[in-house]
Amino acid sequence: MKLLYSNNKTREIDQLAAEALGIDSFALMQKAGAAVHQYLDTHQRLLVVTGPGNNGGDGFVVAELARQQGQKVKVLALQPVSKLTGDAAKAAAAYRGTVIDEWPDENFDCVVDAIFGTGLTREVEGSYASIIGLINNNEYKTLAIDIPSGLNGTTGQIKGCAVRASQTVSILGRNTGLYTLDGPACCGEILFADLGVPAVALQSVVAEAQLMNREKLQELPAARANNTHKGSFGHVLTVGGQAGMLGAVLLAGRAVLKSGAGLTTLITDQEHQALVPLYAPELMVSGFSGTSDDEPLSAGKPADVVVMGMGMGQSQWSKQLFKLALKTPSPLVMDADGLNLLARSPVTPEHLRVITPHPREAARLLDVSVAEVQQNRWLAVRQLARRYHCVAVLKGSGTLVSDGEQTWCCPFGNANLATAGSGDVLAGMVAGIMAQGFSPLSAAHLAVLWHALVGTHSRYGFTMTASDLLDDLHEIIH
Ligand SMILES: NC(=O)C1=CN([C@@H]2O[C@H](COP(=O)(O)OP(=O)(O)OC[C@H]3O[C@@H](n4cnc5c(N)ncnc54)[C@H](OP(=O)(O)O)[C@@H]3O)[C@@H](O)[C@H]2O)[C@@H](O)CC1
Ligand SMILES: [K+]
Repeated sequence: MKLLYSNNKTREIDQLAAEALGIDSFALMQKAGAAVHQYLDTHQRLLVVTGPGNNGGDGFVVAELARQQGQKVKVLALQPVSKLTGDAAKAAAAYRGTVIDEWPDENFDCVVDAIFGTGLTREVEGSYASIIGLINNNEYKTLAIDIPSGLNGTTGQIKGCAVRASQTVSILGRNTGLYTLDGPACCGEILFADLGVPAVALQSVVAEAQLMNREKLQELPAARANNTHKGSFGHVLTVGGQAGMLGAVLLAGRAVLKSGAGLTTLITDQEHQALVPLYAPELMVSGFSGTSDDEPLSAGKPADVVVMGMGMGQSQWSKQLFKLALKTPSPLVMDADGLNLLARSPVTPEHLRVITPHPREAARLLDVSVAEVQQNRWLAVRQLARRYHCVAVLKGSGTLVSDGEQTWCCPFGNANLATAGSGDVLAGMVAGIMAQGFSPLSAAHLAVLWHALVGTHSRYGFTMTASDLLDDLHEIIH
């Protein structure tokens, strides 16, 4: 179980860790530096760039260990050593190598970023920003200590500018900001140093979230009993696709079936009715005229799940369909224009179970700006879940899933997934998995994880389309 913490919580963790190990904060810094140095011992020429606080102190420890092991090392101290205080001053005093104050005109194998960690309090400007620019513009490997400098360790926002590291060694407590928004782009590969502190010593610190883990996919049934039939795996109504927008609802319907549900019926504009079987003969379809006496959602036995909103628009037709969805008793998954209509609806349907907004839709649902959502995605996802009494999936880099209490973060996924229809596939997957009996939280978690892993490992790379994503769903499972 990998827990994620805000900056404030990682400071509590630092204290508890020192107590658990029976050492003081300077000895903890030495342990941290030694753990980071282990990832550097194959590089012969190091430039360690240090800042004004303890992150810089970690850098001096790394530099001294490198020097003792015969590596060629220089420290570029952005804060003069004479101005350092506390543990950072002690670490600098213990370093016996070269300290410089300007970017050197020579080659290195690796630059170590020890400018700022959890103590970043404001935008990075002036000489700090210039040096971060130089770090990012060189072709060397860059290893960031604890947090890439300039990245807010809690929110994952870049404050002015930030180091783009090839690797980041997170120390003691994994920071939430490494995993969402700009975090994944700044961190590169995330390594972890627990410094030998037993997890039990830190259990009193409340984590913000947990990291998803691919093992969870094992919960999806690998095999099915013989005496089952399509009705055993749930029936989903896939609702959306106003006139001329059939693609989104088709993708969602196919995703429902591809994720294992037995049956799905598309409820879409009546002009699409004859087209659906031509594109996907496995989908049943019912046309909706848009009039109030046409009630396709209440025909027959209630569906196991209704997923609504993909390509649905916000026309009179869409509003009529939205009203009907509020009347069905089936658990509801809401996406895209369904969310835009929900944001303006005076009532939240009692049977709403999962919402899957991207940041703009989330902003409408919370009645705040997109920037406010992105400034603290952890808070936003919890607020969405609490306000709408359902599981919220906040999409984007480092997708978050929350039921208002527990929050999960997906460390997988990349820009391959930034393609038209990708969200429609995700919504269909959530519904398809729920229809097979998984709880809304588990279904949302599984769908996000599965979708992200398939997108990341797609053989098509950035040329992947949403249809390719559907075609490859089986590859991650088997
Ligand atoms: N605690 C422990 O036991 C352990 C801690 N460890 C390590 O310590 C790190 C946390 O150290 P930290 O708290 O000293 O903060 P850090 O990020 O080094 O910088 C703070 C300094 O930066 C300054 N500053 C901030 N923003 C700025 C800006 N934009 N532009 C310019 N200046 C800015 C700020 O100034 P101020 O805001 O006070 O004016 C202050 O001087 C942590 O990430 C981990 O690496 C490990 O060794 C394990 C043991
Ligand atoms: K750093």
